Amino acid sequence: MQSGGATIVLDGVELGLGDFAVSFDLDLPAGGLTAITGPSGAGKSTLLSLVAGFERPARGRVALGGHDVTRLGPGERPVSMVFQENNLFAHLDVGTNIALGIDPSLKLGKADRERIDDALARVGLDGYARRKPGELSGGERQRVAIARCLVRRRPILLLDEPFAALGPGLKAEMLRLVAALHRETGMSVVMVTHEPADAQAIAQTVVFVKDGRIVADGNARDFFARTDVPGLAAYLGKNDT
Ligand SMILES: Nc1ncnc2c1ncn2[C@@H]1O[C@H](COP(=O)(O)OP(=O)(O)OP(=O)(O)O)[C@@H](O)[C@H]1O
Repeated sequence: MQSGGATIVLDGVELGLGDFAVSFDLDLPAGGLTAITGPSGAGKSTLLSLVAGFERPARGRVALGGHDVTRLGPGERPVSMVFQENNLFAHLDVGTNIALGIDPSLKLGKADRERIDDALARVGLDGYARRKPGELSGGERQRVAIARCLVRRRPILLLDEPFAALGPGLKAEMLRLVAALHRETGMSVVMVTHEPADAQAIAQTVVFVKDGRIVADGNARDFFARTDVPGLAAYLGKNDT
């Protein structure tokens, strides 16, 4: 599998969305595993969209792997992304859904087909290529979405609450898969999650977003015990701010 990630920099990035405005400065190293967390409506998904290119900043600069990508669309950025759901085309089988990650016109050679089979095997879905998404469980569909990211071989993997709809046991298994793929590929992984336990389970770094800003970041191991992060205690349901 590919090795190596890419740095992720948001430099004075600002964007207004109706009544809501975000203002982000972020500098993540290549090959890190970062959890983005914070209250509902804080701007976590917007942050990922700015990295992925689904949103463009009104001001500031987005740089990935040292290249300014501020004006580039999602397909031109070194990024692939998994959403909470609806990652797959329902009328296409699993193999075709993954193949779209390699070539949208589906002109595939033998090596491409091997890549698809390898990716399916790696996410534990050997032999599922002919199934339709409707014939899979929620967890299996997310595995397919991850397999599609693997065949794209982009250095940055963004995950927007990808396992929120899964039960606890399955979610833990999927988190382990993400951690293993991160180790194997060296990709930069950024995952939005509401769950402190998920962040602690696999992330190296936690970034805490509140009211459209990054109010703190730090080591995942002790992040949720910190008392110096504005809004963290309230977010965790503890008594004080
Ligand atoms: N296209 C848009 N137009 C107007 N407002 C928007 C748009 N997209 C997002 N917002 C608003 O921006 C704010 C931040 O949204 P965002 O989805 O980034 O938050 P979030 O932290 O990911 O929330 P959640 O945890 O609930 O998913 C919200 O108040 C949302 O309603």
